[in-house]
Order: sequence, then structure tokens, then C-alpha cells
Amino acid sequence: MNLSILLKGINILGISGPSGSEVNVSSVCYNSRQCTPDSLFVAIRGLKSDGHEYIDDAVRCGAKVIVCEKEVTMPPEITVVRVENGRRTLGLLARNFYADPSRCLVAVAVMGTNGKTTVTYILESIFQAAGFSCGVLGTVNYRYPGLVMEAPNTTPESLDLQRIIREMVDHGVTHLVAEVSSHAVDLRRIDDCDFDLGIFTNLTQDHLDYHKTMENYFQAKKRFFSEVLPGGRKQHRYAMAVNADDPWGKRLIRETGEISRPLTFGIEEKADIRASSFDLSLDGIRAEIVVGSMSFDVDTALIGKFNLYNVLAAVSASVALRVPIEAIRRGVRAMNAVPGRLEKVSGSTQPDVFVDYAHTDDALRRVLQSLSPFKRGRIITVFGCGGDRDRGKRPLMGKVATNYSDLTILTSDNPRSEDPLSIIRDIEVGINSQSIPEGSSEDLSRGMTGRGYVVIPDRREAIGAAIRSARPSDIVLIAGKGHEDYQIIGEKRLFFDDRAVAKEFLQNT
Ligand SMILES: CC(=O)N[C@H]1[C@@H](OP(=O)(O)OP(=O)(O)OC[C@H]2O[C@@H](n3ccc(=O)[nH]c3=O)[C@H](O)[C@@H]2O)O[C@H](CO)[C@@H](O)[C@@H]1O[C@H](C)C(=O)N[C@@H](C)C(=O)N[C@H](CCC(=O)O)C(=O)O
Ligand SMILES: Nc1ncnc2c1ncn2[C@@H]1O[C@H](COP(=O)(O)OP(=O)(O)OP(=O)(O)O)[C@@H](O)[C@H]1O
Ligand SMILES: N[C@H](CCC[C@H](N)C(=O)O)C(=O)O
Ligand SMILES: [Mg+2]
Repeated sequence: MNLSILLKGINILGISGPSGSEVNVSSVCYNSRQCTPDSLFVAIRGLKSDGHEYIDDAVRCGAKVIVCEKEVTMPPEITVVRVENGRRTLGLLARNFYADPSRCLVAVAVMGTNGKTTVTYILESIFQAAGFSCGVLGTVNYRYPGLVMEAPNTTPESLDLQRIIREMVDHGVTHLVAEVSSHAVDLRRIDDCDFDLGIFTNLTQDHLDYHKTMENYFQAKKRFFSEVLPGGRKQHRYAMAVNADDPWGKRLIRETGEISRPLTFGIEEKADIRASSFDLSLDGIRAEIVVGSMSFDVDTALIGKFNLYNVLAAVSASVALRVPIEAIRRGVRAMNAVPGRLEKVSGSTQPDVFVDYAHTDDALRRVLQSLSPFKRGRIITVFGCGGDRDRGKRPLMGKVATNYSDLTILTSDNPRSEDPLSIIRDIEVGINSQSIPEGSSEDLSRGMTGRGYVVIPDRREAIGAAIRSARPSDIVLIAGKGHEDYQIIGEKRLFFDDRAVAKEFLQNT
């Protein structure tokens, strides 16, 4: 692509070397290792390293245009474009390079601490029932009909985002549902994508390693609704669907309502879209949903009140986009499982064993509260906390797990660069029940009962101990890793799948 087309709309502070129509660019890259002959390399000041240090590598790999923030000296045949913010510029270059693909489809962003992935699955199912071709970007994978790609991040980097949306549009996708993480808003991954609608599910503690305070975390989410969404070129009657029962959702409506035209959903509060009655069981949810003067019933195999909120979020977005009610009902009914979210891995004569992705205290509380009414025996919870992530949530999760479980097994969950035992010690701080500091599967078979906990750092051993000690009337919850098929220890990413491990132990009991 011609450099002058690529640089359209970009605020250039200075340019040296060949320029304008003389230069043709073969690809845009933000990682020097991906540069090939005639690439354009954007140097980004990152959190771990500075892209400016890789400019020479990029040129060695064939880059002939460098976009950067700092003054650099380059051979005369290399074009250097100086800009104020490399990350911001990458988004604009990506939009230009892939010919602005988000304009060509309906795009819905799903935001909030918990429930994003689940809402994307429900919306995808509704859109399919309505006959739309739907693409999804999120934690589990990036996909559109005929293709599934690995998802390195929940929300892709701007360049990858624009590339994938272009690919979707070229393959006939008409509707995009994207999880938008707070990191993605803060790191400007989505600024150049035009969304038709944003959903806000809830806000509770997570990611304070990155945002430091809940206020900053909220502000990152809010920026999407107050700047990114209205900054786009799409105009709809409603621009956001917000959980009116969530305190931060209420604040979001107060602070951005005038710009973003909210449609509210909820159970407790008077909301535009409300579940007026519902029935929750281990077989799923049945609910009566009221929309203005009209009402209709929905049913789904998803379990728990929190999933009713997720259904309401997806229904609200669909109503805002004028999807026919019949398609909404069919879509919700067809949506019976989200990988790794309260996924049952046991058979009918065995204890109920669920694998779930709860990795915050709010998620863990809601899942355990949803399972508690159905317990006939004990609830045994196995969980750990990820390394190099929000440390503040560790004691909170410890407290919730032991409060709602009869037995908790503390183990490891992606320790990354941290010592697994020191993560477990952080969890223990929140546990005020009688503690048995070190444990093994033998401690369990010796008859540990009550609201105690044991520590079994090896996740495989921990899952095995839980399943071996469970009686048929017990419920076992294996939380935190859900669909993940890896365990990150140090720099190593080893294959590990809670579901496979649990099934293996279930077969042998
Ligand atoms: C904190 C964070 O989000 N960091 C993301 C960010 O990294 P960064 O820009 O700081 O990159 P860096 O490693 O410092 O490198 C700086 C620059 O040098 C470049 N470089 C580096 C090495 C080299 O040899 N050559 C080279 O050019 C890099 O490509 C980069 O452009 O941009 C990278 C490229 O897009 C991301 O991969 C990276 O995500 C890291 C891996 C990450 O773990 N992110 C998590 C926290 C995250 O984003 N999570 C959210 C939410 C999860 C959820 O709750 O659902 C998500 O959306 O996934
Ligand atoms: N609406 C909700 N409110 C609170 N907890 C929820 C809700 N929906 C799901 N959960 C819990 O949170 C976990 C993660 O759900 P899900 O993957 O849908 O959320 P997410 O926002 O995509 O999470 P992530 O930020 O990790 O991508 C679930 O396994 C469940 O334990
Ligand atoms: N998307 C979340 C997922 C956490 C899942 C948990 N298994 C962990 O590794 O901490 C994060 O990156 O914080
Ligand atoms: Mg997700």
C-alpha cells in the first residue's frame, strides 16, 4: 500500500527519507521479529520493553519505514516518520491498511469484570438463530463460521484486530461480538474500531496489578462509553446496554448516559429489560422477561443467577439491535454450554464435578452461591490464583472459597514468575477458618471434614484428591482455569487441562 494512503489522518511531527507516493509498504508490524522486506515498523514504548530498541532489528529484517516517537538516525533509504504516540498511531495505520473493516458490519463490544465471554456465546447463538453470520473475539478463541483461531489476548492488539475484522468481512461476517478488556481500552487496541453498541456487565475487583485502584479500573471502562463509542461514526437509538443492578453500572449511566443512550437490564432494579420471574435449577434457567409492555419467556441450560444476568445482557443487546423476539428465544435456548464455565465433567452416578473460570472473588462467590442450594452433601472447591496478576484478590478469594465450601483445596493456577507457595500464602491470609497449613491427598482420606482447607500445590494432585475424597452426593468445583489447556510455570507453558485431568480421575473412581 502506498505510504501516503497509509498515513491518512495521522498527526506527523516530522518525516525524513523517501516519502509519499514513492514508497510502497508491504505490511505493518509492531514486533521487529515479524518484519519482512518493505514492512513498516511501529516502535511502541511498552510495559516490559521499548520498541525503539528494536528499530535496527526491524531494518535488518527488511523494514523500510519506521514510525516512532523518538529522534533516530537511519540510512537515507529508510523513511522515518515521527509521531507523538506510537501505540495510538498503530491503530490508525491498521485501520487504513485494512480499509476500515468495522464500518462494514454490526459490531458489539462486551465489557465488564465477569461474564464477557459468556455473553459473547449467548449473543453469537442469538445472532445465528436470526440468520446472521457472526464473528467472535474473546478469551476462548477468535472465530467466525469455518475458522477458529487461537486467542493470545482476550482483545487483540489493534493491528491484529483490524486484520481479523477485515478477514471476517471478506468471509461474509455481518455481525461481530468482541470482548473488550480494560487493558484493551487503556492500551488503545480498540480506538479505531467503530462499535454499534457496548454492553456493561458489572465491575468488581480484578486487574489492580495494572490499574492500581478501582477508580482507575472504572475510568478505563468508562472511557469506552464516553469517548470510544461516541467517537465512532455509527449512530443508533441505544448505544449501550447496562446492568442497572450493578453499583458501577448505575454510576456509568449517571456519568455517560447523556452521550451513550443507555438501555438498562436487571432483576432487582426497575430496568428497561427485566426478569420479572425466574426459576433456577441444576438443569438451567427459565425466566420471564419484560420489555416495555411486552413479555416473553426464555430457557437455557446455563446454571445460576449470574447467568441470568448474562442472558439479560445478551437479550438487551439483541433488543437494541431490533433482533426479532422469536430469534432471541431460539438463540438463548440453543446456548447450552460455554467451554470451561460451570462445565460439568462427571457422569450421572458420580459426584457433580464442575470446571469453572472463576478467578475473582465475585465470580467465585456467585458460582458457589448458585451451587449451594443444590447441595445434598458437601461442596469441595479446588482453586489457586494466577501469578503476576492482582495480588489483592488472593485473600478475598480465599475467604469466599472457605466461607461457601465445606472443604477447600488450595493449589496452583499459572504461577508464572512467582513462587507457587507464596501465592498460596497470600490466599491463606483471607482464610479465618481452622487451618491445616500443609496437606496431601492422605490428609483428605484420613477424614478431613468441616470448613477447613488443605494445601496441595500440584494442581493435578489437588484435583485427584478432591475427586477421590468426594462422595456421590458431593459437588466438586474446580475453579480458575476453565477452558485453559495450559499451566504457565516460570516461562514455560505446559499442557494442562482441568477437564481432562478431572475426567481421568473420575474414570478411576
Ligand atoms: C500489559 C499488557 O497488556 N501488555 C500487552 C502489550 O505489551 P507491551 O506493549 O507492553 O509490550 P512489550 O513487551 O513491553 O514490548 C514493547 C514493544 O516492543 C516490541 N518488541 C519486543 C521484542 C522484540 O524483539 N521486538 C519488538 O519489536 C513489542 O512487539 C512491543 O510492540 O502489548 C502486547 C502486544 O499486543 C501484548 O501481548 C501484551 O499483553 C501481555 C502479554 C498480557 O499479558 N496482557 C494481559 C494482561 C491482557 O492484556 N489481558 C487482557 C484482559 C484479560 C481478561 O481479563 O480477560 C486481554 O485483553 O487479554
Ligand atoms: N455475570 C456474572 N457475574 C459474576 N460472575 C460471573 C458472571 N458471569 C460469569 N461469572 C463467573 O466468572 C467466570 C468467568 O466468566 P466469563 O468467562 O464469562 O467472564 P469474562 O468477563 O469473560 O472473564 P475474563 O475477564 O477472564 O475474560 C465464570 O466462570 C463464572 O465463574
Ligand atoms: N484473563 C485473566 C484470566 C486469569 C485466569 C487465571 N487462570 C490466571 O492465569 O490468573 C487474566 O489474564 O488476568
Ligand atoms: Mg473472557
